[in-house]
Amino acid sequence: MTKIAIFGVGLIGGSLALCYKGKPGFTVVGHSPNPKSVEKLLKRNVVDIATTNMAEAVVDADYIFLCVPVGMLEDYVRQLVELPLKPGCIITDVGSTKASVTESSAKIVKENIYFIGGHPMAGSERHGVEAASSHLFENAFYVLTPAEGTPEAEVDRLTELLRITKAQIVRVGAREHDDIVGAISHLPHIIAVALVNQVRGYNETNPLYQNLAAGGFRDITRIASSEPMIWRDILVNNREVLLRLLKDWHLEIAQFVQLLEAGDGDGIAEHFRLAGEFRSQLPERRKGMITSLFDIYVDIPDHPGIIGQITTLLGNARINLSNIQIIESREDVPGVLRLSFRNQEDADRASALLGQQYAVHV
Ligand SMILES: NC(=O)c1ccc[n+]([C@@H]2O[C@H](COP(=O)([O-])OP(=O)(O)OC[C@H]3O[C@@H](n4cnc5c(N)ncnc54)[C@H](O)[C@@H]3O)[C@@H](O)[C@H]2O)c1
Ligand SMILES: O=C(O)C(=O)C[C@]1(C(=O)O)C=C[C@@H](O)C=C1
Repeated sequence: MTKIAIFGVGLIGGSLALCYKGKPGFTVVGHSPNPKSVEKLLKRNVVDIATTNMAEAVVDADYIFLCVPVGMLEDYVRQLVELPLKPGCIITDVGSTKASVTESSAKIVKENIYFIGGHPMAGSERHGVEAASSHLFENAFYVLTPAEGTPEAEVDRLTELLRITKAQIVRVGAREHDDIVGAISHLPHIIAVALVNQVRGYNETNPLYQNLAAGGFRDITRIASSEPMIWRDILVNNREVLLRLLKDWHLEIAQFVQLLEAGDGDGIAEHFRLAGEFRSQLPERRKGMITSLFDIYVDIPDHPGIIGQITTLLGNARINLSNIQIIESREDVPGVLRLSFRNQEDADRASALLGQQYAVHV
């Protein structure tokens, strides 16, 4: 039996738990310091065992996943290595920054215990176990940042385990990770929040701002609704990289100021052209980039016309579908359809409607 202990069973920890829970040969233990959360985990059937006791959670664990806010990771590693861990146990994390935890843990871990940093490039602005899904990591990149000297065999062992998430595992240096993810994830979160707060200020004097905010504003600001405590820790932890990136951001904005002052329409069009060209070359949409995350999954038999039937059912009930994707469809197995909606209410209504005829998972 492979035992997986998860500390912090929220969006990411809960999604990992759901990937392994119920799979033959796996036992999943969830830890929370809060007895109410432990009760909730058991009630929602996300883990096999749940406990508030750290030592109990890690007894005989082969893998420990730390899925708590970034600011707590080092402290957790310090506490864990003082406990009687199973020899060969791999401790990994899912934090959105990698340099500090990878470097500090390399110094903390004891003989025959390994730390390998990890970061699934998938998530959403939602948080908590209620938002968890066993499909979250499908097709997403999952970055591993092993410190120098980590035995290859242990990295391979963790990579094998993570294959069950259906993510694509990649190895990146921890500092390189923080530079890149700073630019493509952390900086965009700052920009989204700053933009929303700018408009929030205008809206105080004229509520039409809020009322007229349409697709463009929504598209660029979805991530401004992310969990404040999670993002406080990420931004503070990666502050050196972010301060450098924000200087570059000022330069980008300054170019627009100049173009506007000069009334340089051609220059502005050229900025849009260059950006559009680069954006169109982004790899095929992966989970972490999908903008609408109110997803449901429907098991579908492989026969012609089935997708038409489902979209007709939704259309007749006036439920707006924002994206549809066939995840798997082979002759010998039923396919899975991912349906994405712009809000939770639509996803819930679709779930109830389609659940009358098909197996629906959320
Ligand atoms: N949200 C994303 O899109 C995303 C994506 C990839 C990685 N991450 C990383 O995953 C980790 C978890 O984020 P999440 O989005 O799942 O957040 P979440 O809020 O859904 O889950 C956080 C978990 O940590 C627990 N926790 C919070 N404070 C705690 C405390 N003081 N003591 C003990 N437990 C505490 C919460 O109870 C919860 O179970 C973070 O390190 C984050 O950087 C997030
Ligand atoms: O899609 C989102 O809502 C996310 O914020 C996911 C996202 C990202 O910025 O891409 C956020 C944080 C993670 O560490 C990884 C992925």
